[in-house]
Order: sequence, then structure tokens, then C-alpha cells
Amino acid sequence: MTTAPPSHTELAARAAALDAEAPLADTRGRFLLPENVVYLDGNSLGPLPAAVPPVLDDVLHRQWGTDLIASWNTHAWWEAPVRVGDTVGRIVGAAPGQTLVGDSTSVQLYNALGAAAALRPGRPLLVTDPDHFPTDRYLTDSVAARTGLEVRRVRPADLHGLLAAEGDRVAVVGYSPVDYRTGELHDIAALTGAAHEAGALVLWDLCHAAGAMPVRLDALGVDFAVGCGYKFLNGGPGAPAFLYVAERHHEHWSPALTGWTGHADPFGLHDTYTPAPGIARGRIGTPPMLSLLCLEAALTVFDDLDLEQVRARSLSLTGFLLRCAGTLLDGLGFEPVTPADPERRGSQVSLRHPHAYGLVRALAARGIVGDMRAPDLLRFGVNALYLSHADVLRAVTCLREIVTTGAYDAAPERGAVT
Ligand SMILES: Cc1ncc(COP(=O)(O)O)c(C=O)c1O
Ligand SMILES: Nc1c(O)cccc1C(=O)C[C@H](N)C(=O)O
Repeated sequence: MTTAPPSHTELAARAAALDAEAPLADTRGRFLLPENVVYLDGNSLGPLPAAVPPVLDDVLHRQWGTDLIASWNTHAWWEAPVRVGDTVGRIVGAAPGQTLVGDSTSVQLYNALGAAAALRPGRPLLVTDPDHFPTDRYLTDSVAARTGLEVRRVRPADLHGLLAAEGDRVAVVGYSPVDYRTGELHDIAALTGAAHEAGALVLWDLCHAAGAMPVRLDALGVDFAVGCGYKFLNGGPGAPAFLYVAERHHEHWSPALTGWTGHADPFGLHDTYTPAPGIARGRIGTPPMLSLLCLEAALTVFDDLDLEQVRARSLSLTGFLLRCAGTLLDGLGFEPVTPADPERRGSQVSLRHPHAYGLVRALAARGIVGDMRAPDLLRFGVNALYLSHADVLRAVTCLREIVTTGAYDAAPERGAVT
């Protein structure tokens, strides 16, 4: 065991003061986290909310086990995609009737991007971020290939240049507000405004934002958005994703995937497809009921929460993490890549280090669970609902100890640690 530097005492006092004053100090009890674990990977898989097991037990034994197929009606399974969609809608700033839950983010992206592009006929360009999560890039390529459109990979910071040069050719701009590797936060309002000024539509991938910060979809005039249920919404592994379509597009939008549950009269079993009105048209196939009801139970965590407070505490925690890293990891080969400016910071902190893989594994062995993204980023997801400033200090102190004692495998990076 190495001796902690003098600055550690000061940081510990600061952590205690921040934990005493910061709001939401008591929401940790809403999660069933293992003892003695600092969980910094909720931006990949959120932990189990305490509300989920009793609900799942009821869904399994009473609803499925006893009531069998009648549950589609008696337990309102059939309505769940739109009902749970409205609950997600409240978290992302959408009035009821515009958000739907079901399928994966990838499927929703394909569906939404195809629909958005079709609303801008005669415009041949789909814009995506070269640093976007791979599924977004692959699916943009795929939609383009199938519809004869072209893809422009342009960073959010360079969007203005592209729009100035050929804005009238852009159909859809598809970005994520938070860069999944660096944690940089992009300005949804400014980018949406710029795209709209050029006559284009926007599609936001909210995987790393929904549940972590206020997202004002309606207020910002966003056209389409998608996001997953298993990160900051804590809906469980493979939780269904959500799709938002602004009401002003409801009359005209055509989902790329026209499955039977999106039909206006699904049980009429008609020969041809007639879209259901509104957001229900985004339904595709039979909803994954177990995961969907798990997500519904998980979302009760947010019932009485103010997302502004969640954001304030998240910024306090990420700011403190950067400060601890700046103090305790100075001179040890780390480079913070997440912006220090709170306005440009999502709910994670990423540090670059050549031995990211070995360090993340060594941390996990000591109960500090983060992840890494190849080749050299240690990534710490910060969820304000169950982490404290003391947790953050413990994580950085542990990282310092591992590096200074060389207690990690310095072999080259071998792939992602989830
Ligand atoms: C921005 C973003 N989009 C999409 C996904 C994943 O999509 P899916 O839920 O379909 O695996 C992720 C992470 O897995 C992501 O970070
Ligand atoms: N979706 C994931 C999965 O099925 C397994 C492991 C990790 C993930 C992730 O969510 C990765 C994540 N989108 C990322 O930000 O890198």
C-alpha cells in the first residue's frame, strides 16, 4: 500500500462537504447495488433498480404464468409500448403521444432515419458524425445504400461549414449529444437550429443522455430521436429502446419497417398495410413484454425526480472526478479527454492512458467498475442517482495506487472491457 499524498486529505474533506450539500443524496437506496462496489459503468449497463424484482416476479408468475394470453388485455400488455413511451417521454421532454418503446436502438435508428429521409425528398445527403457509435454509422450507410442517398461524415463542430456549402442538399442530420468515447457534450439546441435553418431534419441518438440530463425534445423542436433503455434509464440488459417522432410529422411519416403491430387495425389481418395514426405507427412486431415491463418498473426511479437536479449532481461528480484526477494522477501518464467546461461535458469522464486495458481490469478486481474503449481510453460513467463524491475519490485513489505500484498487466490492449 502506497501512502496517500497530502492532497488526499483535502480532497476527502471536499468530497464529504459536497456529499452533504449535493441534492439527491438518498436515491442510492433505489438500486440493488453490490456492497463495496463503485459502479462507474452505468453508461453501458445501468444497475438493477429495487422496484424491478417484485414487478418481474408478478409479471412472470401471475400475469404470464396464471393469466396467460388474457394478459394482453387484462394487464394492458398491448398498450405498453405507447404507455411506457409516454413515461420515457416525460424524461426527455416530450408531451404524451410522441414516444414509443420497443425493439433495439439499432432497429429504431433504421426506422427513424428511413422515415426522416423520406420526409425530405429531393435532398440527397444524410449527415452523421465520424465519431458516432458504430451502429449509427453502419445504419446510416445502410439507409443511404437502400435509398440512393449519400452520407457525409461531419463532426458536429464542422456542421455549420457543411450547411453553408450545401445545406439545401441535406435531408437529415443524425448526431448524439454525448460522444460515447470522450464524453463531450454537443449543443442539441444549436445543432438542431442550424439544421432546421437549412431545411433539414434532425435525428438525435439519446443513448448517453436520456436519464442523465434534461433533454427538451419538444421545446427544441427536435424531429426524431431514439435512445436505449439500458444505460441511464436502468431498464436492464437488452431493455427495449425508444423512438420519438414530433407530433407535427405524425400525419406524413412512414416508418421504414412496416410491421403488423403498426397497422391501423392489427387484428383485422388485412392484405395490405395501413398505418396506425400517430406514434403507434412506429410499432413493428410483438413487443418484448418481459423487458418492457422491467423497463417500466425501472422508470419509477424517476417519478419524483427533477432532471435539472440530476444534471447538477452529475456535473458536480464529473467535475470532482476531473479534479481528483488532476491532483492524484498528475505525472502518471494520464490525459483527461473529457472537456473541463461543464457546458461541454456529458455524464462520463474519460482518461487516456497507454495501459487503459490493464488498468480497468485491475480496478475491477478491486471493486471499481469502469470500462475502456480501444485503444487507450478509460471510461467512467457517472450516474448521479447512486454515486457519491466519496465513491469518485475512492476510484481515483485506487487508480493512483494501481499505477504507482505497477499492479496491472501492462500487456498491449486486447479489446474492449465492457
Ligand atoms: C450512441 C449509441 N447508439 C446505439 C447504441 C447501441 O445500440 P443497440 O441498443 O441497438 O445495441 C449504443 C451502445 O451500445 C450507443 O452508445
Ligand atoms: N450495448 C452494449 C452491449 O450489448 C454490451 C456491452 C456494451 C454495450 C454498450 O452499451 C456499449 C456502449 N454503447 C458504449 O457506449 O460503448
